[in-house]
Amino acid sequence: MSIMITRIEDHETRLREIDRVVEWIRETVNNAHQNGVVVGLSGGIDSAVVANLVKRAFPEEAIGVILPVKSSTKDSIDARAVAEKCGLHWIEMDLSVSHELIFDDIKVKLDRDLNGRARITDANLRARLRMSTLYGVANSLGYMVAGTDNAAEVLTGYFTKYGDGGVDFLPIANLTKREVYEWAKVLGVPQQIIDRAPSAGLWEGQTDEAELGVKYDEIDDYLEGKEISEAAKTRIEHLYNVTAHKRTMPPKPPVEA
Ligand SMILES: Nc1ncnc2c1ncn2[C@@H]1O[C@H](COP(=O)(O)OP(=O)(O)OC[C@H]2O[C@@H]([n+]3cccc(C(=O)O)c3)[C@H](O)[C@@H]2O)[C@@H](O)[C@H]1O
Ligand SMILES: Nc1ncnc2c1ncn2[C@@H]1O[C@H](COP(=O)(O)OP(=O)(O)OP(=O)(O)O)[C@@H](O)[C@H]1O
Ligand SMILES: [Mg+2]
Repeated sequence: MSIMITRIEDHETRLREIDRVVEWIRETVNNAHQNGVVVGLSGGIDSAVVANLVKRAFPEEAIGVILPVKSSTKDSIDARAVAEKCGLHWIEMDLSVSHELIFDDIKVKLDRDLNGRARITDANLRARLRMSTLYGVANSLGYMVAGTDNAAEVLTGYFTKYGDGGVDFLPIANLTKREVYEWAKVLGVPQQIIDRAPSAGLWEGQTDEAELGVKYDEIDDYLEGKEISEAAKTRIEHLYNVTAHKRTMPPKPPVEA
């Protein structure tokens, strides 16, 4: 009985937190004198939660954009399921050809083998083409671009600079990855999305935790001030330090006295 009451209380607390962020999104967009919100829909959990939030904030003025770049069809199927479950209007644009044109041209014009840098160059170009497309939609409709980074991603700089990091506001940047899952359940995100391993989807078989070299649970514990292994702490602090430049404005020379 007491477990059930705790669960109901937890659910109500989450709903109150969600309402506060929905109201914050409305204020942020209204204060900027914009009309609504666009978000990239990947089929992953972060964009699923943001999709639900923006739909609640702007029921008639929110849009999800599905942007495959040689992506698996499962990503698109899951992204559509997210949009349809919460009633979010969505469109899909395949960026594979645009990506190939630019990526091939970089290789040709540099006239050198990118070797170990090819995969990350390819991956980040995908994220930046998505960003350009989302701003194309935002400009067309007078909307703002919602980001999907959570607190663990912001801390570790696990995003492409000016790619998925290039957005107008970050509604779930205070949430640990665990809290993203909790919100997803309360918001009614389809189970198939909750069950997927987090992936940037930038290359075949990529998973966040394998690339980060640390588990989301450990990053979340670190964010919550809990004890974690020395190895995990060292790794997180290394990622934080080397990505500091992504969390600030570009540096400029000092003004001469
Ligand atoms: N100290 C410094 N001060 C100022 N700028 C500095 C710099 N060091 C590098 N830079 C610049 O930053 C660039 C490197 O940053 P960046 O281009 O972002 O590239 P980078 O951090 O190497 O790669 C992005 C990472 O984010 C991951 N990601 C991307 C997109 C989505 C997701 C996801 O979770 O969905 C994850 C991706 O898998 C990869 O691990 C350099 O090429 C250079 O231009
Ligand atoms: N195929 C895609 N179409 C549209 N947007 C995308 C696509 N892939 C990535 N994005 C955008 O880039 C963001 C960053 O991806 P990220 O993988 O961190 O989040 P996610 O896929 O929503 O969640 P997860 O961490 O569970 O994979 C996405 O939330 C989404 O806004
Ligand atoms: Mg993903």
